[in-house]
Amino acid sequence: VDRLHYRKFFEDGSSIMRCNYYPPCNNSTLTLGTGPHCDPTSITILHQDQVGGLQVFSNNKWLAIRPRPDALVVSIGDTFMALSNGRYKSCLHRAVVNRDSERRSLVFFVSPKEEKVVRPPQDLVSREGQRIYPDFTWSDLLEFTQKHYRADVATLQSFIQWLLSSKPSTF
Ligand SMILES: O=C(O)CCC(=O)C(=O)O
Ligand SMILES: [Fe+2]
Repeated sequence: VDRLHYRKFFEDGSSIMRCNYYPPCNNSTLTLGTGPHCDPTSITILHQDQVGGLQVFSNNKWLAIRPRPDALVVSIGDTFMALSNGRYKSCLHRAVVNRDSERRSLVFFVSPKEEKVVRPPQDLVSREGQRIYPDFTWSDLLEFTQKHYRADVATLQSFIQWLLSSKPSTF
């Protein structure tokens, strides 16, 4: 794919910043700070404080991402999975709570401009021969996850079904 392709796609983007706050919780084995989900956005750049709690699902188990003050965690979200025709996989993750300490994380979600159509580059599709996801706009997916569906393991598949039932002409 042309080096400039994704840079151009995101250059007028409308990204989102979120600060998560997790109070200490003495039932930390019974509850989660953030349940398992893939971010619906494109690329996630996350910084967690020294308490730690971020986990990613890999090789069938949850792995703790050890906090490092000098490091950011970069992961792929659903929109980038669609933009790469499924080549880059959206990262399943969650955050556990801590019994004794409060915890904060600061997350920057790279996202395109709302009305941008999410579709993989033509040369990638020509090589692979087949599209995996229909066209959608980032604003449709954002609306879906803010008004109709709480992001989880299956957001993108559920969104596509919702999209095709509400706007059948897209595919
Ligand atoms: O707090 C964390 O480490 C994870 C937060 C998260 O997954 C999110 O805000 O989407
Ligand atoms: Fe997340």
